[in-house]
Amino acid sequence: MQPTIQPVSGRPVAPPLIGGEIPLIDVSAYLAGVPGAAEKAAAELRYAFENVGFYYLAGHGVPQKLIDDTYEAAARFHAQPMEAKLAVKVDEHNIGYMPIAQKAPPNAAAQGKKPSQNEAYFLRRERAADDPDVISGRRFHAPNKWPAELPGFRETTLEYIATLEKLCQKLVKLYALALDLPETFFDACFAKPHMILRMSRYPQIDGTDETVESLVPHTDSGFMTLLPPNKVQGLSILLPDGRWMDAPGIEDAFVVNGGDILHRWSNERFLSTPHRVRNVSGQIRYAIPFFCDPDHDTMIECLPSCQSAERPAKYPPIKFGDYALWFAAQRYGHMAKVQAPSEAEIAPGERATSRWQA
Ligand SMILES: O=C(O)CCC(=O)C(=O)O
Ligand SMILES: [Fe+2]
Repeated sequence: MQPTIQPVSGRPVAPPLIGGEIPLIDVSAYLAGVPGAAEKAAAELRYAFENVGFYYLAGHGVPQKLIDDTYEAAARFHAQPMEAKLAVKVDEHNIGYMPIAQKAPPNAAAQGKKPSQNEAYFLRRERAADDPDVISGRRFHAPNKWPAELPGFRETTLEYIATLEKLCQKLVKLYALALDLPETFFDACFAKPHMILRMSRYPQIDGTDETVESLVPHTDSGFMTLLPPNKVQGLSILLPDGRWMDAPGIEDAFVVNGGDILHRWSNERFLSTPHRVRNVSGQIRYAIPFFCDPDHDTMIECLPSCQSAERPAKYPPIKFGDYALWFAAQRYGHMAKVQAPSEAEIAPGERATSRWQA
């Protein structure tokens, strides 16, 4: 059944639903500047986030060759000897190589889950050694840790990051419209966004063992996650009615989801939906998710359009950088020892809906 969607302005619209559930939103007309296209895409986006928390993004303009090259770069990185990967081991800025975890995150462990079966390499915005933020040691503002022996790796990954950064800067205008805000509302805090490219390698897992996952059920922490089309399946999302749904690969369409910061900022109006990965495909699976977040100093304070007398703000304001540090410290073993904001500083107010994070 087609959903009824309230228009942002003009006529109601109804996006196609993949698998009967996940909206497919084509932004090509919006990116081409067609009048009315932003409002149409924003209405579809609003439907996606109020009902599912995930959508397929078509018409994004990212060249398939760049996506293919970046997948190949991920495979090349992980094909290196362990010694070369450990030479760029992940640091306290969450940059570098992270081996397969020894321990599951607390919430997943409490559900009897073993550690996620994936290794990952993280890149952030490229920064020079003389960048003032690098010199002052500002958290999450460190230089990337480049592999020594991979010609072309740096060029490809930086082009992928730059291309997705530009795309996200256009998409946030739709997010603003979808939240009944002026189109330019998020522009300043995404002028130089926090960005993470995660290059994950998932070995096969034993599909009969329910305690082992390639990536344990979790919500993403940030504002926006973009997953380019993946030839190897494995991602499932937890629908609001409690069913796990395999997210099919759609040619030319990114899978996009919101994270906990979007959920918090929107006073829980926009969903941050749990998802997981199980690689039972019979082959190694790679993923190259791109996480795009507001800049470090952005105050995440209930959006003006998401509160009312009936629906007061559920969360106290928090600076994005503090939130990101708290999250990393509780999620990642290598960050556990850094001084981070306490649970009490980040914790939602009493009105927040208790939700599950892994
Ligand atoms: O590998 C995938 O398809 C999803 C990865 C993911 O959810 C994540 O890295 O947060
Ligand atoms: Fe995720």
